[in-house]
Amino acid sequence: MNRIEYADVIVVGGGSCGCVVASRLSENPDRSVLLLEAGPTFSAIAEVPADLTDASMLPIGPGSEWVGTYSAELTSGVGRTIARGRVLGGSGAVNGGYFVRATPTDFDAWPQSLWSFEQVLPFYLGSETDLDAGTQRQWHGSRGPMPVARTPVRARHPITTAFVDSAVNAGFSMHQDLNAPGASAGGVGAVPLNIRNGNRVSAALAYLLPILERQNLRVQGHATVTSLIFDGSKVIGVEMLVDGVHSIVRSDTVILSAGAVHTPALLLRSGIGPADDLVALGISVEVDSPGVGRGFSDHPEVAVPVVAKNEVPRKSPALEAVLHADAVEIRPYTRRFDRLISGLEPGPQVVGVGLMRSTSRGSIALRSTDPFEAPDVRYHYLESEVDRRAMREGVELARDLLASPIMSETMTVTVPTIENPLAALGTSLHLSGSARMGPESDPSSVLDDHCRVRGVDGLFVVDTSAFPVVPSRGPHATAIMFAERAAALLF
Ligand SMILES: Cc1cc2nc3c(=O)[nH]c(=O)nc-3n(C[C@H](O)[C@H](O)[C@H](O)COP(=O)(O)OP(=O)(O)OC[C@H]3O[C@@H](n4cnc5c(N)ncnc54)[C@H](O)[C@@H]3O)c2cc1C
Repeated sequence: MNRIEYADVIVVGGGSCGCVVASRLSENPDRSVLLLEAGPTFSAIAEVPADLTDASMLPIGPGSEWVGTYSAELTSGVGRTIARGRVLGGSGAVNGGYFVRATPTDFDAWPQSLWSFEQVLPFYLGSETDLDAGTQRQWHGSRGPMPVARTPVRARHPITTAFVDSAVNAGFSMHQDLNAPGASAGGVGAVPLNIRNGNRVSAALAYLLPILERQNLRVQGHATVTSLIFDGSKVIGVEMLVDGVHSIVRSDTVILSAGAVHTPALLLRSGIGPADDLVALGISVEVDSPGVGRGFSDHPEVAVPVVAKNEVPRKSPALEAVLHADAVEIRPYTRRFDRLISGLEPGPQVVGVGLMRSTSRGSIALRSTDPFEAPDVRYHYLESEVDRRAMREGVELARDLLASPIMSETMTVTVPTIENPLAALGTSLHLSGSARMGPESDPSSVLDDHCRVRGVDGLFVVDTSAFPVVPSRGPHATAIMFAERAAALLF
């Protein structure tokens, strides 16, 4: 491949958002777009290996070639190794396939100038083709790249059926469509999935690989962007390592889509971040931006063990239905994690309890200037009493629903006591808000409402780092919507 020295637009990171942005911005044949992805890429849909598309598994286990890992502290004394996608399609290429929208009220925290629910709804619709007949058509797209469907009731895994029956029996309302605004009030419902014929359809498959023949689009794999290059207050390009070789590409427009861990890390390495932290590492300060890496949000999750006496091992999406009750989302996973993720030690089947409006705010900081050393990530989960109470109540509710006699009509389960709740603590892997959009009056906001990095011309962030706060639902559908809307705003 010829070396590229200049592109009109460089997109750093070919994950969920980067694939959408590169696809949309290269629709204009007069604009050259270069997508740089740290992990492997593919040049055709047929090249994507089955373990990336098989939606009954998450290819993130030990030794996976499709992820990068970092060690994180979830709360004081509780460390975990966390995986994120490092491959074309990013985390969306390895995820659970749960593709639900944020609720209308989630957008109250976003800049109302451009990101109210009314303004983003057309971009949710434009990103999807909802394949289910009978759902409320006014809330669904029919021409967008991402397929959305729900597991039909008759095909559900027995644990899904039993859990839904138990929740309805306990008085929760049943929603046919968790993407309809009415569902935001809570209740149990079928999970919208970006899974078609058993295949996980990432943004790489839906947006990027079908348009790779465009002459104005280049995708470079195994290209780790190590730093941004500036001329005064303007970005003029990036430095990268491709297969161990340093090179530079120039551009007047650089869009960071490296994900909510690596985008802030790249900003910090390039001198954009809290000045004291940068100086301590010997990095010269381009912009003193105190919010870079600070104040991110995610969904803590506690795994409630279930002993299913008549477990039915079969291929299913990881989740087919969930219950939203107050601050929590209860997730009856269809299989044990060691059967969803190759290479894990055998463990019990679990029902997850995710805290969807956690007050905890985390931080990402560089350990060194080495671009291959993962940053220090601290979640500060469950530090507030309000979060601990909400989680306790959520776990109690999950246990009550699982112990209900109606569960045993379909599936015989027992619910052992959780001996050590901190051992059961995990994260939903929904990290957002590590380089947030916000008003100029808020010194911790890194971006303006057009995703522009304050203090630098030509530099944008388009990934979940930019979210003001993690939505109270899984973020993947919102990431795709966000990239669609951002691409429309940028040019
Ligand atoms: C295992 C897992 C399961 C999940 N399940 C769900 C789910 O079921 N439903 C849901 O809603 N959400 C889920 N999520 C979250 C969701 O997938 C992510 O929030 C979303 O994909 C993030 O998109 P992004 O574009 O911000 O980042 P990513 O998709 O992570 O993309 C970032 C990309 O940038 C690349 N990159 C990083 N640094 C560099 C660099 N320096 N140079 C070049 N490239 C770089 C990475 O390799 C990666 O491809 C899950 C996440 C994970 C990890």
